[in-house]
Amino acid sequence: MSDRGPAIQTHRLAMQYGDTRVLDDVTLSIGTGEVVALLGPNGAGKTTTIEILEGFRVPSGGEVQVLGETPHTAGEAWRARVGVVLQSWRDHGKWRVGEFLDYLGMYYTDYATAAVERPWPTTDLIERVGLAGKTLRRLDRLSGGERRRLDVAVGLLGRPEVLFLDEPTAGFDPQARRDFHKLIRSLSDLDTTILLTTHDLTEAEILASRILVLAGGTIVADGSPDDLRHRMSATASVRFRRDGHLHTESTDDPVSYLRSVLAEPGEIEDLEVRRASLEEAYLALVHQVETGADTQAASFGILPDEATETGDETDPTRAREGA
Ligand SMILES: Nc1ncnc2c1ncn2[C@@H]1O[C@H](COP(=O)(O)OP(=O)(O)OP(=O)(O)O)[C@@H](O)[C@H]1O
Repeated sequence: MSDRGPAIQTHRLAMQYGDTRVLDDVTLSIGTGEVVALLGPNGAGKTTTIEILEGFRVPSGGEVQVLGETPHTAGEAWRARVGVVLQSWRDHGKWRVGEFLDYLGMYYTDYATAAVERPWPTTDLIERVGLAGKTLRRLDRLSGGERRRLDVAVGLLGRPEVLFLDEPTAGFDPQARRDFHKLIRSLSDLDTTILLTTHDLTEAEILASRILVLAGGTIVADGSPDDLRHRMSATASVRFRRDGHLHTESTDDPVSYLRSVLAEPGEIEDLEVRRASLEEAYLALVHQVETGADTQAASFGILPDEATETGDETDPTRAREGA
C-alpha cells in the first residue's frame, strides 16, 4: 500500500430502499494501490456499496469520496479514471472483440495525459487479458470465461486508477478462475486500487491483501485474511487418541490444554490441533452478527460508535448501464 492517501473513503454511509435500510453505517478507507475484497452474505449490500462508489447510486446518508470526488456528482474526467466490471452488461453480440474495444477506447482519448496513455492500446490489452487470437471473434461466440475476460478488458480500457469488480468470477470453471486470478495479480504493477466483491473466501485470500466483511449494514471486520482467521477464531479443535480412546476438545487455549493432556498418564496417538479455516471464521462471524451475539468486531476493525445519519432517498435517475 502506498502512502498517497486513500483512493476510496466513506464515512457513515447509509442506504435505504423504501422502508428497508440496507447500509446503516459503512465507514472505510482504502489506500492507493490496495487490493481489497468485500465479503458478506447474500443481500448484505455489497453491490449497493460498489454502485455508490461507482456513482451509479446516490446514498441516503453519509459521505463518499473516490479519487477525491463524490462519485454521483463527479464528471466525465473522473469517470475516465475509474474502471467498472459489472456483474452483467448488455449484449453487443455482433461486434467483434477488437472493434468493440477500439470503439469504446475512443471515449478515453480526450483523457490521456503525459503520464497515462489512454486508451490502453487494444492489441496489448487483448493480450493482457488472455484473449490473444480472439480479436476477430464475435462477442456472442465467446465462452463464459472469455466473455468475463472481455468485461475486465472493458474495465481496464481507460487504465483506471480505481477498478471495481463485482463478483468477477461467478460462473467460472476452476481453470478460468485460476487464469483470472493470475490476470488480476498481474495488474498490481499498474498500482491500480482494486475493490472486488466475492463469495469465494479462497479467491479473497489469493487476490486481496485485506478483507472487509459487510453484515448487518456495517463493516464488521477489516483486516488481512490472517487477521480474520486468527482474531475471529481463537478457538482451536484438539483431537487425539489415548489408550485407543478418541478425545476431542474445543478450546480457546490449546497450549494450556495440551500441557494438561500430556501431564496425564497414557500413550497419546494421532494428535491433531486445528485452527478454524478462513471460511469457518467468516461463517462464525456472520452468524454472530446475524444472531446479535458479541462479534469481537470492536477489536478487529472499524466500528464507528455514533448513530447513523439519514439523508435523501435513492436517486434512480442515474441508471446502471453496461458498456
Ligand atoms: N433498487 C432496489 N430497490 C429495492 N431494494 C433493493 C434494490 N437493490 C437492492 N435491493 C435490496 O437491497 C439488499 C442488498 O442488495 P445488494 O445487491 O446490494 O446485496 P449483495 O450483498 O450484493 O447481495 P448478493 O451477495 O446476493 O449479490 C437486498 O435485500 C436487495 O434485495
